[in-house]
Amino acid sequence: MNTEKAMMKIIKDCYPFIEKLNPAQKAAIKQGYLEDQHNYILAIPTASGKTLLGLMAAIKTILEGGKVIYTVPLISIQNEKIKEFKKLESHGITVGKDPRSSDLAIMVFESFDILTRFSWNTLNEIDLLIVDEFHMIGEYTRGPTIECAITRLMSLNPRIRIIALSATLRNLEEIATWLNAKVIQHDYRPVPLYKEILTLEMLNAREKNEAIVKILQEAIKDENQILVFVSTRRFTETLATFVSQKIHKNIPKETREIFNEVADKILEIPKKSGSPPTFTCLKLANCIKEGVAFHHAGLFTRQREIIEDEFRKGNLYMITATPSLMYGVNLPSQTVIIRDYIRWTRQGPKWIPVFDYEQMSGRAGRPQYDNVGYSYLIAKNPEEAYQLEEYYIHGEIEPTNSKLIENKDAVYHQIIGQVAAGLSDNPEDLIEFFKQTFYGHQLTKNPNMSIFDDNLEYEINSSIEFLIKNEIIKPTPAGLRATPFGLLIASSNYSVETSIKLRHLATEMDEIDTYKLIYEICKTPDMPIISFKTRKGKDSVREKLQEHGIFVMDVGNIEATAASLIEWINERSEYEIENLFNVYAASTRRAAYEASQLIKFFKEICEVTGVYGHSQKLDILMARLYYGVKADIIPLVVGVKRLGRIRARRLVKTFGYDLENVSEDELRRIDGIGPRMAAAIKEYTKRYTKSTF
Ligand SMILES: Nc1ncnc2c1ncn2[C@@H]1O[C@H](COP(=O)(O)OP(=O)(O)OP(=O)(O)O)[C@@H](O)[C@H]1O
Repeated sequence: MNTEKAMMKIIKDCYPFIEKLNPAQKAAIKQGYLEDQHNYILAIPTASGKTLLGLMAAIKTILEGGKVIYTVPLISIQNEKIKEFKKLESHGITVGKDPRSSDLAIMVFESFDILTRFSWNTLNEIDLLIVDEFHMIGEYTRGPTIECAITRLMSLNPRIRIIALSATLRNLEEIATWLNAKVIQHDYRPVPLYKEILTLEMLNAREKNEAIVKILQEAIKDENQILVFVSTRRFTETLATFVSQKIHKNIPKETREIFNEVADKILEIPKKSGSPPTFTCLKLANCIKEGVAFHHAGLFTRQREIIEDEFRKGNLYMITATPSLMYGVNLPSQTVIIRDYIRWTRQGPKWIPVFDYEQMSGRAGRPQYDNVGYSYLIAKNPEEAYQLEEYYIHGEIEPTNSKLIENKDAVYHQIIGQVAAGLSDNPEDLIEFFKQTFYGHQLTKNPNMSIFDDNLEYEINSSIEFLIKNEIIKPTPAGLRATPFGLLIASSNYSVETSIKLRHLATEMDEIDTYKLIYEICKTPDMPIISFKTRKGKDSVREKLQEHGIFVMDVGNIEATAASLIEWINERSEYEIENLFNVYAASTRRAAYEASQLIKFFKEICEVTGVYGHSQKLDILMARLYYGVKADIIPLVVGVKRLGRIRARRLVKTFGYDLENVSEDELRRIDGIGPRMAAAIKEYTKRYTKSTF
């Protein structure tokens, strides 16, 4: 059987619900993208089956003895694709994150970028690269990463075929020329989309939130759901609360039972981690009892998954979300409302790009359920309705431009990467590399941008100067080389600004002051913050910092994060932290984890900078942040997997530090310790004498 037939057989087996290919998929196959070895950009609307097209090419390549990398912008998409593609393993295709041990490796952009800099042997084994959400090449943070990784790939290994899966782009031909790719563009959507502008008058509403309630009441009658995009986390919560109060009365009994079950699942999460629910959890559960959920990055990951799964099952009426939901999470809804189309930028309030509007609207219409999808904007009056209609319905999406030169840190990282990898060792080589990027292509090929040509040289030369001045790269008789500090930065994803701040700290700090170091870490741009919910709580943050000799004038989210982490390593729960400082404490664990990784990076910087003597204190601080514990129970939480800080503290409070003579029966009397955990603790005590504490 030829590989195309064998591939189709595998697809049929893994996707039994797909009876026939849709028009976009047929057009792609008809154009021969499976046969020839050319690069391709497949530009098809959201949720219209691009993944399947990528997968078909991947399977065919693997059946022909090749290896494939499938690269995605976000870890959440990576996890989703690995879960979806795992079923291929029943056909002997290994799927995983590591290209060395997988026929089909799913990697995030950053990991793929590092692969192109340091792992050429692995790269040489690859035959096909699939770039999912390729339109993000125009995005400020991740765009330069994938743009430069592809540039390196095309120069290091032009044999590797590239298939880019993209939303529809305005300047597709320009990008295709850079990528040396053929274009398959199709406007097929599995569910036709009606994009409309409604006015408050039409809905007989005084303001937008009231209009949203009316649209929802209609949707409930038709057993449909609504997804509402707003611009901030707080707006998702205030809108969800407002709507849930308005529809409280007209929820049938059996529906309310379903909502209550979903609310219980949400409250189960903090319970499992042994801490009472945070205010945000309680607020979320109360909204869900009325069928309305809010969704934003400040929630626990597990909470977001529950909301997404239950919405897909039809067990929620409505989700209010920030645009982060737009990327990657496959969560369509029959109706999408984009309530906030104004974003606050440094230049003041601006209408969101048409491209973003298209991405959010594209979520309307569920392939398996709806025969039509609706996307609404709500205008205050007919004049605004006319403007919105002109701009969004009849307007064109913006061209996708490279953000490489705008993102200074990306330029630094790429220069360091090129020099560290030995790919460029002089300014001319580096300028040539940047000319090969999409930015360079736009500069040279676009007549009205050629005036910026010397701008590129200026940018690269000034960046090289900056990196030499900061001893990240250095000139040698053999050309530019990365210093040990530069090599450290090149293999990390941390920004150059963070690296320089931490090196300055390493050389300035005589003694390690745990709390001051936490505050310094929180001030670095790579540290995710724990944000205030409202302006309240500032005094308690200021007092907490003062307790540890940190005196600040302005108290912002950075200070709130430092105070929260100080509480965290003193074994406070997210609930206590949230109430003490009035912050979104659900992100405490993630912030604590990232802080522990930054301390690890700081320790490495100390070593390459020749600052010794802090290792043990830094190891202790890393563990305290990672586990959320005081120093005395670090050996216990590290030594007994999954014991956790709550149960470890209970053990020590009950039996003291010496557990050697405590029997398994006595251990099992501790709340939360069953036979397996008791055995694991005994196993651990055999390995450790009491002197460890
Ligand atoms: N021919 C088809 N018939 C029915 N369902 C399909 C078909 N092709 C793909 N699907 C399903 O439609 C859903 C959306 O497909 P897919 O995720 O590939 O779209 P996409 O264009 O990659 O979306 P996104 O832009 O969000 O990445 C998936 O559940 C997929 O399995």
